[in-house]
Amino acid sequence: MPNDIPPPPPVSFQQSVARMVDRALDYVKLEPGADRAIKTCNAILQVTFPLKIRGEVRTFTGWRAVHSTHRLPAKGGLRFSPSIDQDSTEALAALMTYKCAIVDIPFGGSKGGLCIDPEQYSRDEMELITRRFARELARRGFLSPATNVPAPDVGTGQREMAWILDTYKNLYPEDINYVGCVTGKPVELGGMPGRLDATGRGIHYALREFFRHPDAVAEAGLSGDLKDKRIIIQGLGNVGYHAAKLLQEEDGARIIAIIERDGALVHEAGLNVEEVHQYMQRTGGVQGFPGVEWVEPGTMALERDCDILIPAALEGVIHTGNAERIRAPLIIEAANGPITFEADEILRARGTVILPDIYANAGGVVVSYFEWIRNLSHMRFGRLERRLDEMRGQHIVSALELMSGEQSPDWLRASLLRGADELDLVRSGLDDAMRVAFQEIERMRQTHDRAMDYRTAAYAVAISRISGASLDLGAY
Ligand SMILES: NC(=O)C1=CN([C@@H]2O[C@H](COP(=O)(O)OP(=O)(O)OC[C@H]3O[C@@H](n4cnc5c(N)ncnc54)[C@H](OP(=O)(O)O)[C@@H]3O)[C@@H](O)[C@H]2O)C=CC1
Ligand SMILES: O=C(O)CCC(=O)C(=O)O
Repeated sequence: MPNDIPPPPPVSFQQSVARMVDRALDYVKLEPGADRAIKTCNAILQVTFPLKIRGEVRTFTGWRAVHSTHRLPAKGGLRFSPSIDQDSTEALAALMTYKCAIVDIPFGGSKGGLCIDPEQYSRDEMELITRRFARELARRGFLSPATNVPAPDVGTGQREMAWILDTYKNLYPEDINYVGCVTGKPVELGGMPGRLDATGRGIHYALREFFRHPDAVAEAGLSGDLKDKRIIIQGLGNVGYHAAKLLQEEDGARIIAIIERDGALVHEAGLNVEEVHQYMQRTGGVQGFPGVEWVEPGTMALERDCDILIPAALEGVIHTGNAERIRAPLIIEAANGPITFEADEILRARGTVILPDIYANAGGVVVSYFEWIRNLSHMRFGRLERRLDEMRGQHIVSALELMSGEQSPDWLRASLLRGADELDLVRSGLDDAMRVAFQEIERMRQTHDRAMDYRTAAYAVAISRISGASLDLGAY
């Protein structure tokens, strides 16, 4: 079988997630039947609506799945893609439930999808379609700051979130919190500085935390830190681009291959992520990027030798057809569901260390949480205390200089005199969420003599929290 064609999945995406949860259920004590309550999707809305486009009536189908409501609002992205269907929407909603629990943010899990290829439509047509989809969701209670809050995912971004926000505002102008009906919107419309790169940055912070644990690093057969680690990344979109750029520019990692839809660029000395990204913006793909090796089909590059593999595009890219040939000792799942359940079993048996999606790509929803809180409080973070902090810093500098009789070094003075701005606070909160979550997953592994893989441990942490919250609520 050629490398680029995955075999038909023996289990669906949703079943794949459910089986991963089942593995963790062996380690968590629940009352009878609670496992089914946790795993089952609470509600799924399907809408089909007609629109006249270029003189022709076209119908569009979309879904919004609410996997859990033990916390509200239910939270999760909105995907515009020709390959989205009900099964994958439900699977992605389930991942959101576990993800929010792992990073300890008070949301249920949801996800939405519209079956459409955005490339086939003009900007104005996309606006018409997005606004209509938003109306369908809002009218049925699947869009509101209190109950269900979408965010960007594949095929959507700040632009779509702005249209959805405006549609909701026009429908419900009396809702004083209308700005919080979506996250990931433009900063000028109440979005959060730092949300755009949050998921990629979260991947970066997760890897940094992993490399602070020498036992974990040794388990993967690696040593040292991120400097000069050889990384292969698939998908240079919102998540992949920021993750790769930060790893390269801030930690000196070497991005030795970038896999995109049209093929892969390979360069052992390291690709310049920013140059490749700019080339993609100009040409729509990576083919023809000068001075490096070209591999087609690109998926073959997933199997090359490297230290860290980062699938950051789509689900199911590592499957039974290629899992045996994956050579990376460490995989961090930036995409949702990039490894099927069967492939995960194969990789686990071979000792590959996998940092799972439900932990690794949680940075996006963490910063979405900050954005939602900011919207409900109607005030930017740090607005009240920033100048006070600066004044305190000035007093500390003056006191130090008075006591020592010397002038403080410029770097110390600059750092003490600068009150944290909103971006500093967001990054600090994101870093903390990724560090604490990793430590809790590690703790769960420790309690089982580290015999548990990271995915199972992450699910075990999540399930314990969800069942605890449901019991406290008297939900069953
Ligand atoms: N955005 C977010 O905040 C979050 C996203 N995620 C997950 O991360 C993943 C990526 O999302 P995001 O970055 O937002 O999406 P984008 O659409 O911005 O990026 C996806 C990238 O992958 C490329 N791609 C698509 N198909 C393939 C393929 N078959 N082979 C190689 N590359 C491919 C796309 O190319 P092209 O443009 O040509 O289609 C694009 O460059 C998804 O699984 C998403 O659910 C998870 C958490 C949060
Ligand atoms: O930011 C959010 O609310 C959701 C992000 C998302 O869709 C995801 O983590 O998969």
